Amino acid sequence: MLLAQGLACLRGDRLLFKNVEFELDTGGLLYVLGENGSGKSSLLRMLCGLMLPESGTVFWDKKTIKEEAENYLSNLTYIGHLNGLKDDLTALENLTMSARAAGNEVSEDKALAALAAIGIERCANLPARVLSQGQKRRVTLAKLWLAEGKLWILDEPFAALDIASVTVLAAKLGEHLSNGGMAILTTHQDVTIHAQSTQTLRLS
Ligand SMILES: Nc1ncnc2c1ncn2[C@@H]1O[C@H](COP(=O)(O)OP(=O)(O)OP(=O)(O)O)[C@@H](O)[C@H]1O
Repeated sequence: MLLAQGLACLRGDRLLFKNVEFELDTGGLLYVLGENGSGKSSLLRMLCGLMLPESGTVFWDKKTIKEEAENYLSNLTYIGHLNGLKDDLTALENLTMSARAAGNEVSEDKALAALAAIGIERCANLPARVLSQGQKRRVTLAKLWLAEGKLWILDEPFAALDIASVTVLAAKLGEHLSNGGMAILTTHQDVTIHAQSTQTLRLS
């Protein structure tokens, strides 16, 4: 279970948000919404332990994410709003490398199957630099098909995707949640994802 208590975020001299609280359990989906610059990405980075809150605490299974770092990180898949692909590596190499960096040694066949799941297998051997924005996003998102942990934190996962890919990703999220996973995501799009429980947190 993920619990956020009293989170506040200061960027420069601007207090972006304060008193942010929520609890997310098995099968739960949390949408973080708000206008550009309201602090959605900052909150997601905070939940991943990549940024310290001005005040407040994030708990995983009743311990702080600092105390539980190893267990927490093994359960966490974070996809930021930037794709973070290496331009000179192929789509397949990028995917296998990022899985390896997350401690998940995947075979080439498994990585190819993940690329196929999001319809990008024909780009597997192309360098990332020649891919379109939507193709790059799909290569990055393919890591969800290899992820083993419970919690997915996704910053604008649907951005740049075509309609078919939005449908595939929404279905994958629904499957993850029905298998006992949890997800937190930001989006500016209206996408239906099936979840046992859905919450919305609006930053203003
Ligand atoms: N390192 C930084 N130093 C100072 N201000 C920053 C820093 N990083 C982000 N900000 C500011 O914090 C605010 C919130 O940024 P953030 O990326 O969290 O917003 P967001 O809600 O995700 O926006 P968007 O919908 O445009 O992606 C913005 O005004 C941004 O300029």
